[in-house]
Amino acid sequence: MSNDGKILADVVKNVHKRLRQEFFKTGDMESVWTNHCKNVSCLKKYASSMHKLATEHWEQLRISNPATSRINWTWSFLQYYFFAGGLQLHRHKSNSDAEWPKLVLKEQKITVLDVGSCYNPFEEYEELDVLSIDLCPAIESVYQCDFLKVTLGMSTVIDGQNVLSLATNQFHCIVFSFLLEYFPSPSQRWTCCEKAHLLLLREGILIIITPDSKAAHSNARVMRSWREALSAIGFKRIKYEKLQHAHCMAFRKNSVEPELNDEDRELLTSKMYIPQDFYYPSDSENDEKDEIKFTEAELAEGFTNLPMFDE
Ligand SMILES: C[S@@+](CC[C@H](N)C(=O)[O-])C[C@H]1O[C@@H](n2cnc3c(N)ncnc32)[C@H](O)[C@@H]1O
Repeated sequence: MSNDGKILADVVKNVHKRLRQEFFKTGDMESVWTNHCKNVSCLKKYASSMHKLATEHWEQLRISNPATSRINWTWSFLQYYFFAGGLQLHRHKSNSDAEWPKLVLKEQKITVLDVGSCYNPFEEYEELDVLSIDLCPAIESVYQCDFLKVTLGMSTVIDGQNVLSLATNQFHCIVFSFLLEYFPSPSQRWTCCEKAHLLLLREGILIIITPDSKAAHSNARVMRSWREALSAIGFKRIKYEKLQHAHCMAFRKNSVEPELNDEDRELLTSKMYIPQDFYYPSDSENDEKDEIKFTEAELAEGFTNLPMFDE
C-alpha cells in the first residue's frame, strides 16, 4: 500500500471516528457539530487530504477501471435520465398527473447542487451547471456552506465564497457523494434528505453514493432501510447499482412534500442508520478488525478507510 495514500485515508477516517466518539460520549449532536465546525485546522486538513486522496489516488483507479468510478456512474445516469428518455419513461411509469409543471433544462444544462463536494469533481462536464458547496472547500470553485444549517428560501444567496441561502424547487439534481456517512447521527442524514427534497424540482434526481467494498448483499438491509425512509417523503429509487467500492442510487422526486408528524419523522430518521451507529468506535488507529475484512487491493486504494467499511 502506498504510504502517502494510507496517511491521507487515515486523516479522513479519524475525523469520522472522532465525530462518532464525541456523539457517543455526549449524546449532544448540536454541540458536537458546533465544535466540529469551529475546528478550522481539522476541517482544512481533512479537505486537503480528501482532495489529494481522490485526485491522486482514486483517480488512478478511475483511469484504469472507469466502471469503479462514482463520478462516471453519476454522469452516465444523468445523461440517461435528462438526455436519453429516462425522464419521460419514469414520468409515464409514475402515472403522474398532467398538471405537473414539466421539468425543463435551461440552455440544455442540468442544474446540480453537489453537497459535500470538496474538490468539485463534476465541474469537468459542460452539460452540468454545478453549484458546489462544502463545509470546508478544498478549492476556490467550491462555496463554503453547512448544508445542515443553511436556510432554504425563495432565492439562492451567495456572499463572496459563502452560500447563505438556497432556493427551493430549483435544482434538477442534488448529489450526496460520500456525504451521509460523514455524519455521526441518523438525524443529520435525515435532515439532508428532507432538505434535498425541498430543493429539487419535481421529477428531479437525488444521487446518493455511499462507500462499501463488500458484496452488495452485506449491507443490503441498510440500503433497503434508506430506500423505505426516502420513499415516505416522495422519493422513488429508480436506479441502484453496486460498484466495486460503493452503492450508487438515484432517487426521483415523484411527489411534493407529504405532511409528517413528529412520530413519523422519528421513525424515518431511525431508518437512516449506518452499521457504525451501533458501536463505540475504537481508539486504536490500526484496528485489526479493519484489516482482516478486505483484500490487499482494497486496502491499497484506501477505500477501506471510509466509514461504511470499518464497522
Ligand atoms: C468524504 S468527503 C466526499 C467528497 C466528494 N463528494 C467525493 O465524493 O469525493 C465528504 C465531504 O462532505 C463535506 N461535508 C460534511 N458535512 C457537510 C455539511 N454539513 N455541509 C456541507 N459539506 C459537508 C466534508 O467537508 C467533506 O468534504
